[in-house]
Amino acid sequence: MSLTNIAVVYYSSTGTNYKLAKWAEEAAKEAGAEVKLVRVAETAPEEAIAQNPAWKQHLEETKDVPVASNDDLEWADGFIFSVPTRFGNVPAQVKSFLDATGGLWFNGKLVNKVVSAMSSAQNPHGGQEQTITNLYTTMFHWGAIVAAPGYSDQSVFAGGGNPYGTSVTVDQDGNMQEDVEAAVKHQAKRTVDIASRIHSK
Ligand SMILES: Cc1cc2nc3c(=O)[nH]c(=O)nc-3n(C[C@H](O)[C@H](O)[C@H](O)COP(=O)(O)O)c2cc1C
Repeated sequence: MSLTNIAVVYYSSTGTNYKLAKWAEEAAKEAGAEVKLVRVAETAPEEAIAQNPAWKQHLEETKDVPVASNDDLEWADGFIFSVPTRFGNVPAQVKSFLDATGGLWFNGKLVNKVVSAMSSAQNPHGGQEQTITNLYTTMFHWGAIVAAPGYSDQSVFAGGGNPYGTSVTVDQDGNMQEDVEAAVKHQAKRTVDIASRIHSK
């Protein structure tokens, strides 16, 4: 019997979603999955990145993380996405990545993939839920099966109670305002569990 394949796909300018993705990677491995952690390619102009030292530093620190590709999506039985809020929506970098999945979609390669998503924003009501549901809208079009956490574990309540997917508030210095580690790990394990039931090998 082969393992369930999970792609943890994240975009992060300043490290928050990288950290969420690393927790998800750890938990998915603990749950027995074969896990690939991949980052969505940075497409912002160098001048823009250079104006924000935290952004520049994070990009430099994570340059060795493999860049996400359609092959990763095809390989995976389930995906865990983690993306920051940009005005209540996914970052342009992530939208570009999603818009490049047309070929996979056309060939039915994303049907029945199990997916869940996480997010962050600077304000507690700054758009995290909207960002996650906007991401899910694309995944509904793929024919993916959204495995939102709901209130399936106490850690969801403790992490702020977002049933759509774990989300966190982060201040300007990059400090997370809620303790969401357990919620992230629960969400990742639940995604592995559901993916393994649907894609039993
Ligand atoms: C262009 C832009 C738009 C943003 N829009 C919002 C917003 O609408 N609400 C909010 O609370 N935070 C907003 N933020 C803050 C980001 O969500 C926050 O920096 C991000 O969650 C940090 O994640 P990261 O460290 O993984 O990059 C915005 C940031 C940028 C750069």
